[in-house]
Amino acid sequence: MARTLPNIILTGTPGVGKSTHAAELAEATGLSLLDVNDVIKNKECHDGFDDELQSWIVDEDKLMDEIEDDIKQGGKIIDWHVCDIFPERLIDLVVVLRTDNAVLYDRLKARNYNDKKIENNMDAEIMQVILDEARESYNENIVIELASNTVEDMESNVERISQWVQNWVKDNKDRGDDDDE
Ligand SMILES: Nc1ncnc2c1ncn2[C@@H]1O[C@H](COP(=O)(O)OP(=O)(O)O)[C@@H](O)[C@H]1O
Repeated sequence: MARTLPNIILTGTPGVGKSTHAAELAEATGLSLLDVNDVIKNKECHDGFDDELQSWIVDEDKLMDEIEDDIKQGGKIIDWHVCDIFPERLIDLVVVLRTDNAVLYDRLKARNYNDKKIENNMDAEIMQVILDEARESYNENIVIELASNTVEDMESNVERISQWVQNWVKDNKDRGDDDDE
């Protein structure tokens, strides 16, 4: 069944602003939030907690079993730092948020992450690991990179993505109408 609303992945290194953007975007567009971290915890899609890395050891198969039907319905904002496990056919836009080093460091420090976790995440951001994963996993036309350093960045990102959602809905409706003729 064709989706009438698009699915958007909001991804990027922890601390870049995914969940903040996701909440604002949900409010602006009416799309629903799919907070993958919540699903992992609440539905126990993990094999325990890695104390050293201070993160869940995710069971990706179980996670996909939990969320795939939801994503198939469309209209989801998927917030997670991993972007390459979702089937390409279900995803319409991949937004990779990026944050300058000094700003990201302060945000991670404010979260009381330990030094190792801060270092891992800073390295990942500097090496643009998630951007590369997104570009390898999806058609380059649907992957966009947006700066998330300031509140103004966030506001303009949310406005831009909301506009994209409106256009997507209109284009899909026009296509559906053409098919009906
Ligand atoms: N563009 C931004 N401008 C200012 N502060 C931001 C921005 N994006 C995120 N933040 C702040 O940084 C912290 C981490 O944001 P969060 O959305 O939780 O990141 P993520 O979901 O990517 O881990 C929060 O305190 C949030 O308010």
